[in-house]
Amino acid sequence: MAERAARHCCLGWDFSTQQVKVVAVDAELSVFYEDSVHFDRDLVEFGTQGGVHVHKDGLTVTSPVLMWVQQHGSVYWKTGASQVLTSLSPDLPLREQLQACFSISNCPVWMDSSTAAQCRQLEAAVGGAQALSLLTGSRAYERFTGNQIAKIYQQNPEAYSHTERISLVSSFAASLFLGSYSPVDYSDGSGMNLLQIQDKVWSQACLGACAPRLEEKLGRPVPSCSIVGAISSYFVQRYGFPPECKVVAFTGDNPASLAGMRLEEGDIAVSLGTSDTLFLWLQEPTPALEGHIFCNPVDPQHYMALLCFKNGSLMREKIRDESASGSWSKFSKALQSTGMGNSGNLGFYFDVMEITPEIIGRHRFTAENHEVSAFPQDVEIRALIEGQFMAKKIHAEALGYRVMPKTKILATGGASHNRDILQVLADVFGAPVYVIDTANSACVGSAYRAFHGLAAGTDMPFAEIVKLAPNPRLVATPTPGASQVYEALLQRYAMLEQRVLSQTRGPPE
Ligand SMILES: Nc1ncnc2c1ncn2[C@@H]1O[C@H](COP(=O)(O)OP(=O)(O)O)[C@@H](O)[C@H]1O
Ligand SMILES: O=C(CO)[C@@H](O)[C@H](O)COP(=O)(O)O
Repeated sequence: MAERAARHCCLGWDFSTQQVKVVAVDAELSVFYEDSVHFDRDLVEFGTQGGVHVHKDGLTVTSPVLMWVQQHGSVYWKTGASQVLTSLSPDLPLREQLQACFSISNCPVWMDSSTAAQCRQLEAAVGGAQALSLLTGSRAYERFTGNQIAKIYQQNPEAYSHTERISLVSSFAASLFLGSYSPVDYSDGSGMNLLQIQDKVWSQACLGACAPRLEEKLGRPVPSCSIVGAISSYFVQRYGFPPECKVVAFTGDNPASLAGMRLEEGDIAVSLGTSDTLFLWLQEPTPALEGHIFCNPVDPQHYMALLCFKNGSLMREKIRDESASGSWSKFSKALQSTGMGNSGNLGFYFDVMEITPEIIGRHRFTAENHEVSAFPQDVEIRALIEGQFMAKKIHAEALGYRVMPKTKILATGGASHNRDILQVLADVFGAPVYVIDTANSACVGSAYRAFHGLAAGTDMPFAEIVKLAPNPRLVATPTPGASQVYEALLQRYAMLEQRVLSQTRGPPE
């Protein structure tokens, strides 16, 4: 116990959709402790499913602020909350003391798609979608915080006017550890449609289009490796944190995963968590109408590209329950018993409105491109997984990404435990798939970033900080013949995606 107490370490936290996770990493970069609190299972009193509440309109998705949630969520601190935060009593739990501190108790999270009107208003205010993308790295996205704030301001102006501070989930969590408001970091701040990603300042045009007096409620953004302060006396007295412990700015889960996986140029990271996300390291920003460009969390001169797919693990779980009696091992057997290319059968599975592309519903096609309403169970499972990965390859290529001979795919997130799923990933992309020792790359990356933040004054590059970290492990290589099978199938998938998209949107006006 005494030895554990003396161990110099950094904690990495991941406030994700379904749970809060933590890892402790020592000075040799070994992970020596992991834990989590699962919202549905461990905090049943909040009544969440998959960590969230989906409202009747099917578009609004929130989480109780007192439980807590996920990045691109936003927290609305009520006037006077700062006072409470700085004078917390170590004898009482946070939940009890903070319950009156929020002007909004059910906060929009990243799955929310209810702000289409605010998105159109923001794009119009800055000269269109492309102009907004050039400025902030993304066209207007429903889940991004600027649009969420605009909706709160329009629908609940009283709550907005009683808000003294708006945090992202990342800066909110850091604020709890600090005992005062933490600034937003550049990288998570890039997911708001409010930050000018090249100049790293709030865009006055975007702030003005979303809500009045917003700049003062957001505070100034800071570099991701900034030390934002010392741990609050609440955590020292109640939980025994050493008083000299520092808090490094918190960031989003994907920027943190980029750090955790030590991504190199040319590699692609695939996170298979609640959401499926792809991300790449970029030297130069190349904003487009699809996907996002974020400030890089470990190198202030560089950027990262990100694509987010909403129908990830929860969709896989549904098909597992319907077609594999709720068992991942039966799900895997179905992948093993069906061949690459699924005899030409191909499917789209979007039970909730997808982000990339904006499609909802299930659509299944035979080898002759006839739409059918069902597939046999094994075919259904392969169609889901092949479809999910084909979509990722097609949309990554639309962002300019190309698989090269030295490309590594780095997989993380809950579904990266499943080798059969990763085999399909290797086959569809035609590249080897690697994993790091823990699927919790966002947590590990947060701890690595903390070491980087502590050394930041020394100008030490991130790569130098993490050079002792274990190398990723090879788990799947492409099956011979895979590229021939998927070359043709990818073209059909792209063509059918366009067909489904035009059916969903209706004919052009
Ligand atoms: N063996 C498995 N095969 C496929 N998916 C899995 C497996 N084990 C866990 N998962 C998926 O991992 C998901 C959780 O991933 P995780 O990265 O922990 O999510 P988050 O960080 O968003 O809370 C679960 O919803 C589950 O569907
Ligand atoms: O919205 C995004 C990325 O833009 C998602 O990546 C969310 O951040 C969800 O993360 P997980 O809970 O799936 O880790």
